Amino acid sequence: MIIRKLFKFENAHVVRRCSTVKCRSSVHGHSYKVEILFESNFLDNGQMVYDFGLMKQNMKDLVESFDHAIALWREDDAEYLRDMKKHSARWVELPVSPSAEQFSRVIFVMIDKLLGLTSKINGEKEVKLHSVIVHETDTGYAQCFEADAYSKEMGDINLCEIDFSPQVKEDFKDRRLWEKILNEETFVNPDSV
Ligand SMILES: Nc1nc2c(c(=O)[nH]1)N=C([C@H](O)[C@H](O)COP(=O)(O)OP(=O)(O)OP(=O)(O)O)CN2
Repeated sequence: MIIRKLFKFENAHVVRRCSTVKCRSSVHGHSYKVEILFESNFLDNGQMVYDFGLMKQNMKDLVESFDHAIALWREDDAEYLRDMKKHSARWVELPVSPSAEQFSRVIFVMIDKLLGLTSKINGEKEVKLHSVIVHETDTGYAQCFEADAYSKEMGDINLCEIDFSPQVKEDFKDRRLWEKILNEETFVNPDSV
């Protein structure tokens, strides 16, 4: 069975080297919709694959790290990177360019890591991240599956190369969230949310 939770965020970016002139040459924003799909052949004690409420804790914070922020590609022009960081408290620097495709891969790798580090305490079994869909506009989306997320051809996504601004990290409910993920610390799901 597959279940799906929808998240939303507002983000600004520029996608260098793409064919669409407006997209590659001007900073612009999108109201992103992100669908996270999970699968399992089992149900937990509440007869659910994975309680939607559990997804609104650290998982939601990770996706919303991009909210009201600018997404930067670390290989962009150094002066642009410096200026954007100077004038925006919330930014996220990525090892890949912030196209819908790469956003879906980045979010897949982040959520997959968090899910793997999380002890599930309500009988959840073999819950697997199925895919991540990133809607950049009403008419265009990218869907990332496991093979895409870890594809060498599409560029490695190494979590330690994702840099969140101090403000983004301060806005996490758990200010050490990203540090804990990078250190591979264990998260235990709350028994009630
Ligand atoms: N495969 C992709 N193509 C494009 C991406 C992308 O991430 N992946 N991104 C863009 C731009 O960010 C652009 O702002 C969105 O382009 P587009 O879908 O053309 O947006 P419109 O709102 O103009 O779409 P309409 O369907 O015409 O309303 C470009 N391409």
